[in-house]
Formats: sequence, C-alpha cells, structure tokens
Amino acid sequence: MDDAAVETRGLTKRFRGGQLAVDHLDLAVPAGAVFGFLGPNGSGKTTTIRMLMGLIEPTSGTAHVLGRRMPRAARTVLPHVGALIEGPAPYGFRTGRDNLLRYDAADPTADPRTRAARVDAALERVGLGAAAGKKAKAYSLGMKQRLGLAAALLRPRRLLVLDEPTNGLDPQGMREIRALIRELAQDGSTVFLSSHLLDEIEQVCTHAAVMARGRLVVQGPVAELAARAQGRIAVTTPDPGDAARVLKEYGVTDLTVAEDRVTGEPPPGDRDPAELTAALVHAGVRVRAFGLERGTLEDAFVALTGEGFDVTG
Ligand SMILES: Nc1ncnc2c1ncn2[C@@H]1O[C@H](COP(=O)(O)OP(=O)(O)OP(=O)(O)O)[C@@H](O)[C@H]1O
Repeated sequence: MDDAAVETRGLTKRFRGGQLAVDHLDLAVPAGAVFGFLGPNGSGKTTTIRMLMGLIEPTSGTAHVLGRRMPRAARTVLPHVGALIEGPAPYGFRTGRDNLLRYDAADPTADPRTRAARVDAALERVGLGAAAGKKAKAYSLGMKQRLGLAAALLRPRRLLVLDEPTNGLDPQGMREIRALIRELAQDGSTVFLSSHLLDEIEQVCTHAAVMARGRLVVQGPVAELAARAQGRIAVTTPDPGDAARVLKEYGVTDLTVAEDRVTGEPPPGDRDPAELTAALVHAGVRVRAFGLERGTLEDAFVALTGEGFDVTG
C-alpha cells in the first residue's frame, strides 16, 4: 500500500433509488502520479470521489487513501488531502484574501500566528496575489477556481483531489489551471483529477483510468493506454482515388478521403506497413507521405468499449 496514494477494491455504490453509480471499481493511483479519472458525465466519477473523501459510505468494497481505510480514517487522512470538489463558492462580498483567512481559521490545527503569511503564499501560488484585495464576486470563474485551489494549498498536501477543475472555464482559464496542476505535481504531491475531457487528461496526466457507466474500462500510464489504440494509416498523395482503392483491397477500413489525404483503420493482424507502401507504389500511386498516426486516448476508449466517447453521457 506504501506506493499507492489511492487504492480501491470492488468499490461499489448503489443509491437508495437503486441506481448503481459505481460498480466493483479497482483503482490504483501510484504515489506521485498525476492521475486522470476520465469518463463521460454520469459515469460515476463524482460518486467515487465522494467515497474516497469519506463523504458517503460505499455499499460494498474498500477504499484506501494514503494507505488508510476510508471513511474510517477520515480524520487522520483528510488533513493531508486538499480537495476541490463542489466547485468554487467563495463569499462574494469578501475579498479573496478574507475568504482564505476565514477558511484557514476554520482549521483547528492551523497556527493563527502564521495565518496571514500562509494565506498570502497560497494566493501568490495560484497567481491571485494582485487580485487578493478584490471582492470575490468580481472574480471570473477561473479566478474563483484558483481561489478554491489556493484553499486546498493552505497546507502541504500529499494528495490533491480535483473534481473537474476546468469545468466552465474559457480556453485561457483552462490553460492556466492545467499549468498550475503540472507545477503542483512537480512539487511531489499526487494529483487525482477528474475530467470528461480526453485531451485534458492527455496533456496533464501521467496515469489515467477510464470509466463508463460506473465501471472501470481501463487504467494505466497514459502513454501505454494511448499506444494500445492502433493509430490510423495516413497517405498523402496526388492520386487519392487510386490510393483509397489500393488501401481498401489491402483490408484498410473506415477510409476517408480529404483532398490529397487518405486515412483509414489498419487491417487486423500485424502486417508490416512496408507491404502497404509497396502495394501503393506497385499500383502506380504517387506517395508524398505515408504514416501511422499516433493513437489517442479517445481511440483507445472507442476500441475498448465499442462506443464513441460521448461527453453528454
Ligand atoms: N445522490 C444520488 N442519488 C441517486 N443517484 C445518484 C446520486 N448521485 C449520483 N447519482 C447517479 O449516479 C450516476 C453517477 O453519477 P456521478 O455524479 O458519480 O457521475 P460523474 O461521472 O461524476 O458525472 P458528472 O461529471 O456529471 O458529475 C448517475 O447516473 C447519477 O444520476
């Protein structure tokens, strides 16, 4: 358990109405990872996080956080965990700094003598130093989200749990939060980040787990997951019609032709792509470029579930 920041076995939650939100989940989050918890809306991510944080009891199965059983060890574990779960809800009529001072004061273990310095350091950390004296109601959504992160960073944390931290942000706000998450990870905290955005997970995370309908589809290092998905074959040619015909004969499926570019799914089996280039040349197709596009997490998801990654669930 030492090197797992989070580990669940058979973790299951069935709500009173009968809804099976999480179904026998076995998660393993290595210490030091930036772990992406990915799934369409309604796939059970928030319910899992609420169980990890001891906010709700599992119906069955176990959850260990930082090596301790939850919710039993919540009082010992949670001081080491910074969480951003419900989305930001600062007091609008108070400044960002006042919000954090109040938040810090609610922590009985926080030393009041060092409170101001702690709050200012957290505000600087998330880039809110200059806006610290503004009322929170004047903050943009991205600034509120950063204020929430600052609250999670008031003390050193071994684990940060962030539920959809870029939800509702514009692209610039998303970039800022992602950059901040990378920085936090460099300091050695484990980051557990839920998202319904595949590219976000690919950009930020070292490891990922993919959920669909309460079940784990796959988990592991992001590079390995993406590599599992076979990339598409792509040919650039002034003879796209002929190229498509040759590729089809060769067993390439799902062909698309866009101007001088033909792409498709490679044929099943481990045939050497060199055979395909030879076949194209043999048929007189002039090839400007030939390649296998890198597989993405989305390809892996589609290959594993046979479904599209529909963010509306
Ligand atoms: N308190 C509850 N009572 C009954 N059903 C619930 C409750 N909370 C969640 N659910 C249901 O459990 C399923 C999983 O929901 P959950 O919120 O965990 O998914 P999610 O992946 O976090 O999605 P989202 O990103 O939309 O929050 C959904 O079908 C949801 O309707």
